[in-house]
Amino acid sequence: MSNRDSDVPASDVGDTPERRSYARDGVGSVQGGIHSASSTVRRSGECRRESRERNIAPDQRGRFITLEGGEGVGKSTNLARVVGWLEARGLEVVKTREPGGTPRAEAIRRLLLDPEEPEPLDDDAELLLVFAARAQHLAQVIRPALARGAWVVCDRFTDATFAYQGGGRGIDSARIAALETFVQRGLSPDLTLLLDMPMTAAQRRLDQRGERRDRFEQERAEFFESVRQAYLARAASEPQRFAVIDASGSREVVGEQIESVLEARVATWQS
Ligand SMILES: Nc1ncnc2c1ncn2[C@@H]1O[C@H](COP(=O)(O)OP(=O)(O)O)[C@@H](O)[C@H]1O
Ligand SMILES: Cc1cn([C@H]2C[C@H](O)[C@@H](COP(=O)(O)OP(=O)(O)O)O2)c(=O)[nH]c1=O
Repeated sequence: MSNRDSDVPASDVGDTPERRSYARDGVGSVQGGIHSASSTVRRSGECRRESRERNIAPDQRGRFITLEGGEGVGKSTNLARVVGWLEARGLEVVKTREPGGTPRAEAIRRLLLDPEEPEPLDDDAELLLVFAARAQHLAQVIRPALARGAWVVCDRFTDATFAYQGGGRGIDSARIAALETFVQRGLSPDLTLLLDMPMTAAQRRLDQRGERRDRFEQERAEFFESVRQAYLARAASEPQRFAVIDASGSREVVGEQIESVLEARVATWQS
């Protein structure tokens, strides 16, 4: 994702269609532009009702797919490909991102990414802000979408917290896991595509992208190496959920790898 939404209004963000759609709606947006912020962001009563309706038949429930990886590995690029692949199969898809995905969560995102604020951000405060944004996103966008049978495709989720706040900042993973349980109440992604490549090569892509770097993107090389290793360790510990994609190839080669994972996983879910 881009860094420049750290300090400008969400409505001014974005140079690619996928970036613009997060910014335009300020929420997870349904591809095709049918749902606006007003139709996607729910009142709390409505959310309560929908959460009661969550026990729908397994074959009717929406699936939750996340894309993960370090900076510049191609998450935004491939998110569009995943969404296109699902839509071509007639599925309703909600495309969204973290931190963010609703107007209030996007406001928290700006607090987290702002590279100009001179006051240091305490590591624990950073962790809590990430989960505050996630609680809002789950309540307003993710849970309602899954409940009505839509598929949710999200650019980063809690694995990013284990990688960045855990691996990068050094926060004990047990503390992160406690917040995960508190906020997610058992909900976790059905499939996580981890885009992996050496950080030096990903940094070159970011240099070519030529945007101002956000608070995380300004970190040192060791930070990104720790993030990468934490992601790989999580993938190794949950091989059923994760698919690790070699993200160093061309756009076409990476996209084809992702589509073959989708073919295999979606076939299992629908059988
Ligand atoms: N497979 C690839 N090969 C070369 N460049 C790529 C590839 N995938 C994405 N890019 C480019 O690299 C930059 C970072 O990609 P992006 O999708 O924004 O990554 P992320 O969302 O993970 O930060 C963009 O300029 C994008 O066009
Ligand atoms: C979701 C999440 C993101 N982050 C960080 C990672 C990213 O540097 C930043 C913004 O995410 P994003 O815009 O997706 O990054 P990218 O530059 O790779 O496209 O937020 C965390 O530290 N913890 C989290 O839980």
